[in-house]
Amino acid sequence: MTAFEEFGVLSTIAKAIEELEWTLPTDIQAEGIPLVLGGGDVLMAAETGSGKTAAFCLPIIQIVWETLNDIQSGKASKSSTSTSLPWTISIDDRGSALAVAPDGLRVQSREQKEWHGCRCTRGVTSGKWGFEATVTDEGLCRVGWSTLNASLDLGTDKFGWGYGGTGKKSNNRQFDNYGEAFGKNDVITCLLDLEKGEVKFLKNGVDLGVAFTGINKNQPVFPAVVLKNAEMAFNFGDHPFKFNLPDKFLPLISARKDQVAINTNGRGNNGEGIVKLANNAPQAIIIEPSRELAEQTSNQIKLFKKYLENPIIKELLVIGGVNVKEQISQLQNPGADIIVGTPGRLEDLIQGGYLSLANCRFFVLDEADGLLKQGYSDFIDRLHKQMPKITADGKRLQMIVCSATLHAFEVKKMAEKLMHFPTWIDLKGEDAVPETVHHVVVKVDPQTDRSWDNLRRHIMTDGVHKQDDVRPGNNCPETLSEAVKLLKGEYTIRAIDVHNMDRAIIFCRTKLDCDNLEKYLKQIDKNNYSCVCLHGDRKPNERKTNLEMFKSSKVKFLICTDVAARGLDISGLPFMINVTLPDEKSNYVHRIGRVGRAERMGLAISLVSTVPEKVWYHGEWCKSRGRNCSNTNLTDTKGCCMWYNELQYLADIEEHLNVTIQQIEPDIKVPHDQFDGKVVYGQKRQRDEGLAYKNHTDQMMPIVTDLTKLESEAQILYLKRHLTKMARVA
Ligand SMILES: Nc1ncnc2c1ncn2[C@@H]1O[C@H](COP(=O)(O)OP(=O)(O)OP(=O)(O)O)[C@@H](O)[C@H]1O
Repeated sequence: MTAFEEFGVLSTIAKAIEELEWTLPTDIQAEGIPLVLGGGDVLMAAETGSGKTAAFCLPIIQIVWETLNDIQSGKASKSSTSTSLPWTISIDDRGSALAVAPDGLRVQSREQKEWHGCRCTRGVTSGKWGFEATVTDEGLCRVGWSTLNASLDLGTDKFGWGYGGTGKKSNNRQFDNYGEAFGKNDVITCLLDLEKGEVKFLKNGVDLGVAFTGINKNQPVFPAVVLKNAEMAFNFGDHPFKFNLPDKFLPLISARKDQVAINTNGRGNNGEGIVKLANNAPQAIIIEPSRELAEQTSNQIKLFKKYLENPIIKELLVIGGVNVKEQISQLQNPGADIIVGTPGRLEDLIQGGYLSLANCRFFVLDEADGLLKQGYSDFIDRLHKQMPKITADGKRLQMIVCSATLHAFEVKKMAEKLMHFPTWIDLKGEDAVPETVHHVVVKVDPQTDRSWDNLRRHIMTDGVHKQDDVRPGNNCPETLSEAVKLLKGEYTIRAIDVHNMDRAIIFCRTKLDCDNLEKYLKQIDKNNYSCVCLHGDRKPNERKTNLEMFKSSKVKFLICTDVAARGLDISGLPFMINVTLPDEKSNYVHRIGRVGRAERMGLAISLVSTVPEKVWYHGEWCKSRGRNCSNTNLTDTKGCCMWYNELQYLADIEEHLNVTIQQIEPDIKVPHDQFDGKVVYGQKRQRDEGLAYKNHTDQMMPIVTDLTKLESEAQILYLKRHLTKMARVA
């Protein structure tokens, strides 16, 4: 048995994991996998590169496969416990989009266009009976009684008698005013008098009068309900009623055997015997903040499901920049069980009616804080609303949320609103940087380092100072700001040279900065500094090719904006450079987390200007959104520039992480810390075991001596007391 199997993972999935040479689950996987398999909502907070993707993908793949397997083998229709309960909603006699809770006493339909109904497992043949139905969510519902040959759309034929939330009663398609409207939290008591052949209703205990007469006494009558995007809970008498039944009426649960009829309808819809899932209604939706990350997660799923056959799991990548028609046709045929996507394209497909959330039982927000900060909160709410909280086979919707920087107010607020008794797996209790990431800062001070005065060749800058009088000798803030830009170009080259970097990811603040750095590196030496760019202005195909070129070491450097800050997993990447610190502190954690993954060591160097730097900031007022913009006024006068105070951002990051980041000199040499042992960036840490052991024994020696002394004192004390006692007894 592999270590993963011990955590409940199927052997067929474990086999695929073994091929990846993962011998043990990481901490987050060891805690997360059993929780998701157990049906819980989970918030996973763990460092970058700690294996969160597998922590949610593995259990989801497993449950999705098991569900498909149950459906294929016909178990899905038999498995619910509800048939064994005497008075519950029947899982066999219901519409395809109608979900029944495992206790059989709550139903839900998230279908917005059609009505979906159901009936109780039992009915009555004589007597005066009542049950209560409570509206537990917004939406449309009609509740009442029907015989077994009535349509599940209650009240649309002569065999069903319903009372609807709009204040109408209906039978045989005739909708007449009755009582008053009802909605969320209202309790409707449904009464059937088979002696008089009458049906009537109470709303919150108030008698609304007889609704129907002439009920045929020759056929058993069953509690029934029909819903449109709504939810109702039932009490057939298992619990005390909220409102007393009128005189002589009894709870259904107390009906004698000879008064009860069994609901024989069903074995599913359309006589199929099982609830078959629609092609375009996946069981899992995984949302990622970028196309690259969505593709990466989708590829991981492909690897993990490799040996799962009969039935096979169909996963689909839904991202922008790819032909939408292809995605629509895939959704129609062969369909998708797990969808990994980015918000924009997911929304398009859902709104267009191509993608249905009616069977979704896993809702995953990877990099959740990033999604929320990007403004997708309403989108997440909308999707959550459309997902059934209980699926057609009676399973509860599970929500999984993860990030290396989950300690954000927005996340807590969302969890409170959408998640059900969520479990936090919080390995550090705060946002943290993995021990494998050696992160340092280099101050870029144009006042002490005057090398920018007379650079023979230099990086093209972003043009914010085009209108300013910037020149050596004029030490105004604008000149120093321009000097910082020039120096950062030089320091980047120096960092590469000093550390012989042949693979690094380089983060710039803007797309323009990325383009300028790419040109500069190529201009110096396009072989030694071979590089590509990844940012929002590059075409989807180019982004994809560039990332692949970098991953496969065809180029040495990937220059990117924060679009690549989160989640990208480039195996054994040894170095990263922050040309400018991000203003969003969580992005610092994500950016530097591109190195030091999966226990390999990584070096992250951040260049930090000691003086304010004027930079572009194109707000919503900028018509061109930055393209060829030349408005170098400051934002407070509706301009597109601002002063960037990196020292302040550095202080914010340090405060957030509760650390002081090591500072190195402008020569960018990184001193070796004797306790680090031998570090080769990009490789697993090789500790100098001999030295580490000697240090450890030296440290422990005085403590061990003290403990030995204390123990012998305690023993002497005990013996003295014991002997004194013995002497007294003698
Ligand atoms: N159990 C394991 N054993 C060995 N390697 C693993 C294991 N789990 C994951 N990995 C590897 O660790 C790397 C990081 O995993 P993953 O991308 O899931 O990290 P993450 O926690 O999602 O990071 P981030 O917060 O940056 O998104 C990947 O290369 C993955 O293949």
